[in-house]
Amino acid sequence: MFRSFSIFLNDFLLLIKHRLTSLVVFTTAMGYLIANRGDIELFNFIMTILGVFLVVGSANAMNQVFEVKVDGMMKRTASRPLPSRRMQKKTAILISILMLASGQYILYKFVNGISGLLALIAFVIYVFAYTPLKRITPLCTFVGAIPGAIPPVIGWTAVRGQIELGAIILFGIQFIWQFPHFWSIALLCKSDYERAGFKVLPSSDNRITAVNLVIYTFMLLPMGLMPTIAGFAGKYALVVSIFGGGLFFLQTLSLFKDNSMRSAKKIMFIAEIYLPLILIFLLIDKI
Ligand code: HEM
Ligand SMILES: CC(C)=CCC/C(C)=C/CC/C(C)=C/COP(=O)(O)OP(=O)(O)O
Repeated sequence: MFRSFSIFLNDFLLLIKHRLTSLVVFTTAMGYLIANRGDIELFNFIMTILGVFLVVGSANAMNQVFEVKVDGMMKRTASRPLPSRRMQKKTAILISILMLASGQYILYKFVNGISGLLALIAFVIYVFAYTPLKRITPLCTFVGAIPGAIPPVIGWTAVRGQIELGAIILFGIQFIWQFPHFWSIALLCKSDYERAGFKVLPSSDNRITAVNLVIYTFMLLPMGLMPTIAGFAGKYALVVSIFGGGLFFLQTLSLFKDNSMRSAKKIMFIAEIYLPLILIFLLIDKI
């Protein structure tokens, strides 16, 4: 009994992609805290986190419902609960619907309408646009980066009730960050993606992908300065964005030169550090 519960729990966590969901929810929390003025309204904060967690988990579960066959074709995803048949499709659909409905209820009832609406828009774009586009065009990453960058905006609107310049800047940083984050992973799993018929890289030529990476990390440099220019961050975030962004950019240049998986791995690693770090320093600057 306990064993089957722990297997179900583990499968549930895989279904909602708990690690990705955790970072997404973290960016919402940071958006909230960076936008907040004065004392934190704890109940509103917790409801925001819970509501976003539920909607993001739901989106990830529905994404896996639509991708059972292709997930089964990739090494990286073959052991997920649906392709490995440990969970039935209808269970996953039920989990996704319950999470979406409860997340939406919480956001509309306890947070505000705009935050609920943004979460719903992100859900729809991720599940109904990005997911099918992955097999059609490399532009899918651009589409997927929209819902990926909405979570900090939800944090902002939860506390301020409207989309302001700060929210747009956080959206911009997270939007651009996703390209090196994802394309470095996609380079490392290239044969997997090709086997499943996914067209997620800008080109099958690694050199062209590297050029795209150089361009996006270069754009991250001015974007990272925006919070300071807009006046809601100070010198700490500025230093992190210049040094972190610079390192990021130089690493993509290395990838362009050596076309090695070691360089791609380094980009993936820098991406994992860069986003949490810049958000934390934006908050430190505020305090
Ligand atoms: C276009 C948008 C995005 C794409 C295509 C994408 C794709 C991916 C893929 C394929 C992985 C799996 C790597 C693996 O299995 O080792 C991954 C991992 C991850 N992503 Fe993203 N991602 C995107 C946006 C985001 C966003 C917005 C966040 C958070 C703010 C995020 C956070 C993470 C985290 C934390 C992991 C590690 C998860 C783990 O190890 O299980 N990603 N991403
Ligand atoms: C509020 C709300 C719903 C926000 C959406 C947040 C969200 C799910 C962001 C992730 C963006 C994304 C494109 C991930 C990759 O999925 P993938 O299908 O390429 O990953 P996989 O290959 O591991 O399945």
